[in-house]
Amino acid sequence: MRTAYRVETVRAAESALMARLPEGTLMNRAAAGLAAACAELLRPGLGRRTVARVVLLVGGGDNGGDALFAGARLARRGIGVNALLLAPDRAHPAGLAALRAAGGRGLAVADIAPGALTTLLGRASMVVDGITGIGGRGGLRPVAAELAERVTASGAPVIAVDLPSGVDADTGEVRGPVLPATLTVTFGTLKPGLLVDPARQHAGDVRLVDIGLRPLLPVEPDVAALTPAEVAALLPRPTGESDKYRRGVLGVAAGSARYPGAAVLTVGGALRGGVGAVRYAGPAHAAVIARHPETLVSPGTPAEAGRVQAWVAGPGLGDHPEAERVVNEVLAADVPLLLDADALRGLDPARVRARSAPTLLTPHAGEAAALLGVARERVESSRLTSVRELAERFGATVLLKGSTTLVADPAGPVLVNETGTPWLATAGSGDVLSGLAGGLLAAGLAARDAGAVAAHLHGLAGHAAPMPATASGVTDALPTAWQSLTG
Ligand SMILES: NC(=O)C1=CN([C@@H]2O[C@H](COP(=O)(O)OP(=O)(O)OC[C@H]3O[C@@H](n4cnc5c(N)ncnc54)[C@H](O)[C@@H]3O)[C@@H](O)[C@H]2O)[C@@H](O)CC1
Ligand SMILES: Nc1ncnc2c1ncn2[C@@H]1O[C@H](COP(=O)(O)OP(=O)(O)O)[C@@H](O)[C@H]1O
Ligand SMILES: [K+]
Repeated sequence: MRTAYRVETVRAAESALMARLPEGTLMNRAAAGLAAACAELLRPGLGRRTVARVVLLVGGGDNGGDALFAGARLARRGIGVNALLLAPDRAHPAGLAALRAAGGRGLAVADIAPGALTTLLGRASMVVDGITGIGGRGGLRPVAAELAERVTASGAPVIAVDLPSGVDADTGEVRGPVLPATLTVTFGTLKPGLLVDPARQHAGDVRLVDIGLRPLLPVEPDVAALTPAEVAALLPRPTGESDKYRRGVLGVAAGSARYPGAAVLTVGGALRGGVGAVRYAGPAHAAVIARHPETLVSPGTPAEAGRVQAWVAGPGLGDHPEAERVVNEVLAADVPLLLDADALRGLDPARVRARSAPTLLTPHAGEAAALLGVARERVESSRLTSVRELAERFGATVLLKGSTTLVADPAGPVLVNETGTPWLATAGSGDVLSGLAGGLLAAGLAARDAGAVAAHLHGLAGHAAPMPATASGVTDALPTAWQSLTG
């Protein structure tokens, strides 16, 4: 797992580690990793014999200290380093002394004429952003924000120290101006904001520098991403003793006369989720059987459909004459249940909490907003907080779709999917995801694993599908995605 820890936990681990080591060791390790990453990026420029010039943006905390010590290392290699000090009286004294001793310059931003600043930034091979790290609160303050804007306008590549300045490390929220980076060099552990949008979008590539923190961090992270190997290990595989019933049967209650396609797409995803069989119950049975002849179809409601190991309900229920009954029946079923789309409308938390079997809800931001009674923008700007709130409120596993797909249980780490692509934002692709996750539930995966594995495969299929991707194209690419994991 790629793991991320919140600031409070990082600080506690750092204090414990610092107590065992000579003063300055951690910052020295951080600066060494940062300088190495910068030098690597500068190398192609040096090869063309252009003069490498680095500008450091230095805030009043230890994030600025990291930048100054890294700058000193670069200056010792003959690189021209200018540090722009946002708070000269609070700039890390030892860091500034080291930079100056190595031949670099420290300049108070307030003392630089606008024209000189433009020249400095215009000539920079790269800008190192040490304004704020885990100590940053809210969006950048005015002076820092103005500087950040000028840096962005200069077009110089920005290397963020620990985090892009202005993002919230714990939640991935961005509440004001921020300085977007080409590369973020982070120390000791990832922070949630480096994995979750909108902050993640500002981080560029992320490189983790080991400063010896890992053994001091708790076993359970706050946010984590499954690795491809972990996803592969969770994929259901038939054995010699398997038959279609033992592999799991998924029931699908989706689609309507108005939206038969949703049924076809949900079943399509389900058939690629490693189940033995899919039972479809509903008015779109003719469309389903025409497209997926391997499906066991019936025109009635879930209670009339026969035994299954899990249900998926909701996509395209639309004008289904018995939509309410369908949702009531699957809620009452004593098997794992995935609710999506129309089944989420007006869903009563108490009814979900009362279920004895696991429930997986898969809202997009709009559906999540309706369930929480907030604006859609609030969900999109605070995805991590929103998904945790929903999981808590419903006592269920929640997969929040969108630019970063998150899977949360009422307690424990939130899983982030890293394979997504905006090409998945196409009509019906969520139906495919529901079917796929439902198939994995029926095959016996826990709700959290089913959600995370489905999102991972769905993202890979989104990349593998012919461009521009369609929901059917994503469905057809799922076996390729599956095989890319299993070899
Ligand atoms: N504690 C440790 O052991 C280590 C810390 N390290 C570095 O130290 C950083 C944390 O240092 P600090 O706790 O000093 O905090 P930061 O340096 O991240 O931020 C605090 C500074 O930023 C200013 N600031 C806060 N919010 C701002 C905003 N919205 N706009 C403009 N300025 C703002 C504050 O006034 C203060 O000067 C880490 O992110 C990492 O870069 C590393 O050296 C590794 C070791
Ligand atoms: N910007 C984005 N980046 C990555 N994935 C996205 C983005 N926007 C949407 N998606 C994904 O596309 C799918 C769309 O699902 P959904 O909103 O339910 O659409 P539909 O109801 O048409 O099927 C989800 O898997 C979601 O995570
Ligand atoms: K920073």
